[in-house]
Amino acid sequence: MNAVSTSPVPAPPARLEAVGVTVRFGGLVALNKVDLRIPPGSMVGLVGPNGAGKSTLFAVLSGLLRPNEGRVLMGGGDVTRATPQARARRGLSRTFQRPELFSGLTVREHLVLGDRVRHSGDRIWRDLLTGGGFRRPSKEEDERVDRLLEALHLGGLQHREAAGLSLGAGRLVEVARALAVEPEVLLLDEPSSGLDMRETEELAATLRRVVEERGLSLLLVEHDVDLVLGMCDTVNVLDFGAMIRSGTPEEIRSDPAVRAAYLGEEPAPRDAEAKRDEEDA
Ligand SMILES: Nc1ncnc2c1ncn2[C@@H]1O[C@H](COP(=O)(O)OP(=O)(O)OP(=O)(O)O)[C@@H](O)[C@H]1O
Repeated sequence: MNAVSTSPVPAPPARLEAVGVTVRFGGLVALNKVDLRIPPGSMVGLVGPNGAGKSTLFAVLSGLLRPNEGRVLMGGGDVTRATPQARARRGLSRTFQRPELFSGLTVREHLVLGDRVRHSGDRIWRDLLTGGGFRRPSKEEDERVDRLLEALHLGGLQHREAAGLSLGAGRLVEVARALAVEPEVLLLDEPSSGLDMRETEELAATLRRVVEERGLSLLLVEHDVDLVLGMCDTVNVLDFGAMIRSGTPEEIRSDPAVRAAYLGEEPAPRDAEAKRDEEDA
């Protein structure tokens, strides 16, 4: 009888991964041997209280900060020493906490620029530097931008200048521009900051739809824990530079330490009772 191999099928490499990342600022350990995986087609959340190390990890993943120890991988390849531009060429895109839009350009023009970063490479800079200005978009560029405007429900604002947009609309434009680069993995830095509840819900619904339609992976770094628990497949919790929990929203929600520390809840009744018994004893 032939032996049947039962070796498990290896998991596909993560789109983006931090392995054993340590960052020190002088004597302060901002990140201590932190691991984080963003698998293909998944929505991953990163939460933690102020000063936990979220922005530092975001900077390490996006290439703005080199870790003292550990590695950053994209699709299994080591990009620890790669610049943000080199990571962008490998499929990484990001948004900023405060939308970084060009005030004189319309919404549509922002998306054309993003599209050109992806499809025209250096040409975009040559046009700007040699006074070529903003070339008329080609038919293909227009079609790709139309699809994106439709996906993010931004068609009604396409001819408005970025300067006059509300914060909520500005954030959507930033997300749309980041998507115009056709990334494999998108890092979102506090996307709900400054938005009201309705705008946050709309943004969450849009992100969910776009992830499903485009099959991209997403990392959401957020103060709004409910938003992260409501939309992500996996949630990672940082505390004082250590990754204390990674799991599904249900696992994170029901973890007593996480609940007590991050969701602002009292310890579970069972724990509270045990504590009272201890005090009585
Ligand atoms: N450039 C720096 N130099 C020195 N210390 C820094 C620097 N950047 C961050 N830190 C420190 O590193 C720790 C982690 O900071 P970080 O900004 O990554 O946390 P965070 O979770 O993003 O916080 P917040 O939610 O308030 O933005 C903090 O103690 C912070 O003061």
